Amino acid sequence: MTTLVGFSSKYGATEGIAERIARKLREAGQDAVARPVASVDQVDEYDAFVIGSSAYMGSWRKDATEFVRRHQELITAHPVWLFSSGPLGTAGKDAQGRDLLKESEPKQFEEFGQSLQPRGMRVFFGALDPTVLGRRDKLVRRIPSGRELLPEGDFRNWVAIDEWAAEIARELSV
Ligand SMILES: Cc1cc2nc3c(=O)[nH]c(=O)nc-3n(C[C@H](O)[C@H](O)[C@H](O)COP(=O)(O)O)c2cc1C
Repeated sequence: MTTLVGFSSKYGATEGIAERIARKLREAGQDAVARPVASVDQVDEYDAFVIGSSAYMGSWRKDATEFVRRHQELITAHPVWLFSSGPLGTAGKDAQGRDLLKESEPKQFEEFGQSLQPRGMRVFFGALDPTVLGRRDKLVRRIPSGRELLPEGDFRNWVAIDEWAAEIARELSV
């Protein structure tokens, strides 16, 4: 039984999360590989799916969304989990006092929550290195409050990620 941890990552933060989940699954005795969704063509080689993308402007990246839609029938025939990497900073709440992880759910969680009936959907804090951003992303950080909403740093919560991977490994082993 092989689990695909399929990801879409623009600057590497989500790739790091996907690699970590795959490693934790392997350490727990599962066969698991992390691959960019764009490079996966033999979807029927896998028996379980953990699919994740970073969020930009409230949305998953296009290749992750299209991958799930394209392979929906096959994916739903197997155990599936979804994750998103996004919110930056150390605050657990946004300016209005709302749970930041909940507020950062990409719009695809609503669609895929219905269509895939995943066993779990999680948002993890992400990472941002302003020196590697493309021109348009740099411009977004220049708009008023852009820098405040998108602070520089690596906020990935490895404890939360490891715990989630351990939960998935437990479910896969029963
Ligand atoms: C221009 C821009 C827009 C972003 N928009 C969002 C967003 O809407 N929601 C969110 O949670 N994170 C947002 N982020 C943060 C990224 O999702 C975060 O940095 C993520 O970890 C990047 O992962 P990647 O390197 O795998 O692409 C944004 C970042 C940038 C630079």
